[in-house]
Amino acid sequence: MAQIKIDHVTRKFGKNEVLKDISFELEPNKIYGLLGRNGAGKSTLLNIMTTRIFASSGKVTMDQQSVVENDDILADMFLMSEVDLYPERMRVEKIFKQAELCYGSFDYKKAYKLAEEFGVKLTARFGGLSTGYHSIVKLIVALCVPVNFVFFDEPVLGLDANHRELFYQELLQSYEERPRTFVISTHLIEEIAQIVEHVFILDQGKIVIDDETQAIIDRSYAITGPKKAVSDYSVGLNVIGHQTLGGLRTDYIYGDLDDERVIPDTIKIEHVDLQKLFVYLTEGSVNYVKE
Ligand SMILES: Nc1ncnc2c1ncn2[C@@H]1O[C@H](COP(=O)(O)OP(=O)(O)OP(=O)(O)O)[C@@H](O)[C@H]1O
Repeated sequence: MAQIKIDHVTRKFGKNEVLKDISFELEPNKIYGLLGRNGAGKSTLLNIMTTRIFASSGKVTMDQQSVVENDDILADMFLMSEVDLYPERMRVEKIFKQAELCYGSFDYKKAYKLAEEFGVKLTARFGGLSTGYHSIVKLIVALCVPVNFVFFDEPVLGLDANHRELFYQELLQSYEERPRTFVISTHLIEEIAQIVEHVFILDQGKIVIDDETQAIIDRSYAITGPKKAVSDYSVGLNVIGHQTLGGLRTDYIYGDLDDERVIPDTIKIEHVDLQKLFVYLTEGSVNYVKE
């Protein structure tokens, strides 16, 4: 089973070093979440993995072979991105046909079923569809091409809540029917938290988290109680943020607690959800667009 390796990838745009020596691996048949604030470099990373652009240094390989100029490998990957690559006048059914020509086969049965469920007319011209429907057509193609690695860059852009829900259901069903690797880059963390098995958090050009979703939640804590008691308890722990409300304080911790430490009765310890952890971990790291 194929595995993708991102090996010390750096990417600069002029003097702006967007990705800084990034390394991680994608295993077969797993659903990944790729999270990061605006401008963190998620699209850049996905574009490098699928050779739409190239790394300044480092490499991406599939089973030890570089992805660059390797048609066999590229035929096994699909990137659904915000960019609309289809001509305005192209009809939806022609888009499906084109995907079949590019990838050698296409799951028409599933595509027609999805088109019906989402309410897409096969004869509609791409340019005549709304923003949400542009995303839907691209999602249908992504789920119906015969590849083992599907990358979604902001897959639910413009989709209403019902259509987002339907997409998540269909993604999981498609995964059950034919397990493969999905990487979902999104800002809607709460919505994908239940779907992704493994999470990468990209911050300031580095991967700051690369772990199984459950393991991340297991290591994320909110310690709440009277200010002094909380501050005393948290000394030496990895506090990634805090909140105060009147005399109460909450410290957010990412990492192991000290089992030896006595927990005062006045303190409550709970796990934190992925979104909250993300907010605190990446707080203050806005990536300004460089002139
Ligand atoms: N072609 C380019 N030329 C110059 N700078 C670029 C180019 N593409 C991306 N960048 C810069 O690289 C940084 C990362 O952009 P990227 O689109 O990868 O971020 P992102 O995490 O996908 O952001 P968002 O969540 O806002 O879509 C930004 O500072 C952006 O301005």
